[in-house]
Amino acid sequence: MKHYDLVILGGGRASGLAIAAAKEGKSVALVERDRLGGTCPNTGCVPSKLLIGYAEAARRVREADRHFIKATLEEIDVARIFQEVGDWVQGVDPRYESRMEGVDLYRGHGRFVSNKVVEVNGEELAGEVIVVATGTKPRPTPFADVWTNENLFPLKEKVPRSITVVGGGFIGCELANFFEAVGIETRLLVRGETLLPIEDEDIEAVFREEFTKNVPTSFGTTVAGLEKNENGFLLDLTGPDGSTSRHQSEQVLFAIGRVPTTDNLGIENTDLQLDQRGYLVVDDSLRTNVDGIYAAGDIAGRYQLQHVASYDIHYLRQQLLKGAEGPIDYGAVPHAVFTDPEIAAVGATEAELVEKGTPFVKIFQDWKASARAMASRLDYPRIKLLVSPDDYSILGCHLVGPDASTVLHEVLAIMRLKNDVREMAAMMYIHPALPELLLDAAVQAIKEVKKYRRGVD
Ligand SMILES: Cc1cc2nc3c(=O)[nH]c(=O)nc-3n(C[C@H](O)[C@H](O)[C@H](O)COP(=O)(O)OP(=O)(O)OC[C@H]3O[C@@H](n4cnc5c(N)ncnc54)[C@H](O)[C@@H]3O)c2cc1C
Ligand SMILES: NC(=O)c1ccc[n+]([C@@H]2O[C@H](COP(=O)([O-])OP(=O)(O)OC[C@H]3O[C@@H](n4cnc5c(N)ncnc54)[C@H](O)[C@@H]3O)[C@@H](O)[C@H]2O)c1
Repeated sequence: MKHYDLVILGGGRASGLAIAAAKEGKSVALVERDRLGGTCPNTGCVPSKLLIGYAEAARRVREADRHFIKATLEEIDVARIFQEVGDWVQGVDPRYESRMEGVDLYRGHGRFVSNKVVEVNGEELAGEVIVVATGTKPRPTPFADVWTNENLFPLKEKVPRSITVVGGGFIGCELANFFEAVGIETRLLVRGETLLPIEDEDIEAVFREEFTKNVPTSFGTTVAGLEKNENGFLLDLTGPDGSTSRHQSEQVLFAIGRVPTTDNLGIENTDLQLDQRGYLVVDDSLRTNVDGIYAAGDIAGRYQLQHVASYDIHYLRQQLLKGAEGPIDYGAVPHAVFTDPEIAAVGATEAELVEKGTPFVKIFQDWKASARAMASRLDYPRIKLLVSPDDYSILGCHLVGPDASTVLHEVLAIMRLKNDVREMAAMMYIHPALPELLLDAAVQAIKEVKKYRRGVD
């Protein structure tokens, strides 16, 4: 048996911890059964965002008439797009491996054989500290041979003429948006009546109206059956009123959520505790219930976001390598959906505040305080700002419109440094840059707080 200071299961975000620990002189084993880098650069964030660039370019041409420009889109070389993005993905694993100096890399499936020992390819590795970072994987699909993000990327298969995307969450919306934009006949199937279940209701309503102008979407629809034929797939669909229909499509992509990768991890050989959904239970220092075993990233069951997984790993670097102490402080965790339109959000939704009985004032308005926003000639962009009338702190900020994820960063900085909407109103803005939309919303929110307080007094 080999003994290590640190054994890491899963070479996604946690590969950074392995490299850092080796640089600090620790003996480190990293166990990865698939591609180093994990979901984000191989089958997740990065390839799906590289695709968005092509979608945006295609839409700019198609929508040029909004600015009184006559433009014709002649051809999109989607095969070239697939190849470029696919080639980038193929390079991920070697790039990560080249950084593994001083790390013992084990390529294979890792399993606990006890609280302190992991087995890989028949070899046993004992770890003083063990970090589990095995991530999530697509929820198993009810049908064989369909795409999920895992077999879609690295985009090696031929470009389909048509595609059906199942699931109206992050992945379904982002990928359906790309396929439609580059001219693949696309249909999105959603079993509920809304898209993006975690978004604020008002923002989702704006999003749904705009998104479905481009992407044909069937709500209240489920796939009752699926048959493979010479033209791809024949789907039996059940509609909202129980009606049935058939739909032919060359490819089908399922994006119906993700499940924890704790199966076949040998959990039964340990005292590790899983929650009801199968995620590892951790405390506010990412410690599991077993001394010396930590969990980080998706597998810790709190968020499924790259920036949270990276934050976890940074935290563990400080704790395990630099002797830092204290709980992890996520502060306000933001997210964005890279679609057309784009959404970015941080903090609570209005419905969450109502449910908790938290007092708030709200601003829900367009972006026209910014001349740069007006220049886009789009009417739909909106901001919802939710502010505490007690201390002017920002409770939530939700944006739908171009570059929403970039604009939101000012709000993130304010919330992190001194969470007070008056700071957002007091700072100087470049005129007439897009973030000026935040200045106007902040000024309006301060007025609402004053009104609220007069009402209470
Ligand atoms: C299509 C898609 C798009 C996304 N886009 C975004 C985005 O735009 N922004 C964002 O913030 N997040 C996005 N995410 C989420 C993001 O990818 C994840 O939150 C992040 O990758 C989690 O990192 P992780 O290290 O916890 O897990 P992972 O990156 O999944 O890494 C886990 C690793 O563990 C390995 N592994 C699992 N079990 C074992 C085992 N038993 N033995 C050995 N190795 C094992 C796996 O092979 C994998 O390499 C997206 C996800 C998907 C699927
Ligand atoms: N931009 C980003 O940050 C980004 C992008 C992609 C993914 N992600 C992360 O990855 C996670 C997974 O993405 P996702 O889109 O797979 O999950 P999701 O949870 O966002 O959405 C899944 C959708 O599928 C539906 N669904 C579930 N089971 C179904 C079934 N049997 N039939 C039809 N519909 C069904 C759900 O109602 C939901 O609308 C996200 O929650 C997110 O955290 C983030």
